[in-house]
Amino acid sequence: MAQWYKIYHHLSLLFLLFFAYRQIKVVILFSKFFSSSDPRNSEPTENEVIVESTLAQYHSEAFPKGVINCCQHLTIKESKKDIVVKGEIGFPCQTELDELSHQLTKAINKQVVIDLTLLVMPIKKHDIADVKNIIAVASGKGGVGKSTTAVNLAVALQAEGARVGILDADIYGPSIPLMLGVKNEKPMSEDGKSMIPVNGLGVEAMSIGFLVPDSDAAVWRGPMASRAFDQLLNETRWSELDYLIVDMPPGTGDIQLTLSQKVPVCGAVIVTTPQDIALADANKGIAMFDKVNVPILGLIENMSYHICDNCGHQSFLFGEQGGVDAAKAHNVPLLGQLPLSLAVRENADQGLSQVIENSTGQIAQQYLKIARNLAGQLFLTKDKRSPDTPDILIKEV
Ligand SMILES: Nc1ncnc2c1ncn2[C@@H]1O[C@H](COP(=O)(O)OP(=O)(O)OP(=O)(O)O)[C@@H](O)[C@H]1O
Repeated sequence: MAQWYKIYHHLSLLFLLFFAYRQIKVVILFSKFFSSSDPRNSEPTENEVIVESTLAQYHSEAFPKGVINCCQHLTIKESKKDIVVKGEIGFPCQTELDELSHQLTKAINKQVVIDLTLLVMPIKKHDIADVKNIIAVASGKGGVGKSTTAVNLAVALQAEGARVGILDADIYGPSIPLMLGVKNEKPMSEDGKSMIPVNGLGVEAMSIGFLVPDSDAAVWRGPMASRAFDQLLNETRWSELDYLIVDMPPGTGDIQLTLSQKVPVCGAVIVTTPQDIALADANKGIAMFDKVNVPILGLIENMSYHICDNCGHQSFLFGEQGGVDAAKAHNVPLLGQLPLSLAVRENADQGLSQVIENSTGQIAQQYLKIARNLAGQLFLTKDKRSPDTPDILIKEV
């Protein structure tokens, strides 16, 4: 009997221990759940609500649908010192975000920091290593300022936070080395097979102008020029670029058509002046990209107006509104208008850029706006994370 009692006693002790262990586990689980809960589960502060609704309602050319719609993993947290907005953004727009945080800081009277990490996604699959997106800058007509615009656009995209390269596709008249101030540099090679691009104004660059004297390339026949371009395109070792800008040769002939098929661009930008003759050629450029199914991201009107240094009078040397009308007619965005300016011309000749030389000036601000509009347009129309991408709802029937 005593033996049975002992067994019974041990069993009930074991049961009690097991029960206690289960209870402890449940308590641990609960405490874990609560300690890992999102601090935002608590009510947002008044200031956090103001910041959130301002970001949601803010509209500009680059943000036609508000800032929040273009962000992922957004958190807004107020501390004693400041209000910090964190998360990811899909296109470069740092200067606009800085201005927005400045305005919010003034309105709320407390430091607002908008600290969004840029994450550009590749739009189109291709074989060019370490390049996310390739954008062609083209013009139907020579001399409208395509290369000048391409260089300033590359510098502006970089100032907005992106990693940028520029490929000079104009084998017969390369001007990128001069405009980036690296005319006498040569690309290096570590393996004897690929070339490391030259860095000018903070932008990685590759051009036939680095490899042979201009006079040599100018007399090359078509196949030779084409082989040289293939080499530049496929044998350059870019370093993790968000955007590679391709400065296309002017015109809409066979060379340009072949290039626009050969380069895996995710979109093209057309540079034009407001002059009728340039616009007629810009139309041809748009038609050429349509033919090869390359989307037009927008039009840039260069030399739109001139402001007199002495009296400040604005004159429209090449006509008025031409680019605006052409953009409307083709249903493409007008990304921006640039003045005919002595500073732009002098900078181009000296390998400088207004975006760096006078970053708060009117011309730099125009280039920065065009850069944001361009990258924003690519994000809005082609990125899976865009608010314009329809949500697919799968319903059981
Ligand atoms: N907004 C501007 N204001 C003043 N000068 C400009 C402007 N844009 C370009 N230029 C000048 O116009 C000339 C032609 O510019 P650029 O070489 O960029 O044109 P392009 O269209 O690329 O020409 P190409 O047909 O030779 O490729 C250059 O001297 C350049 O400095």
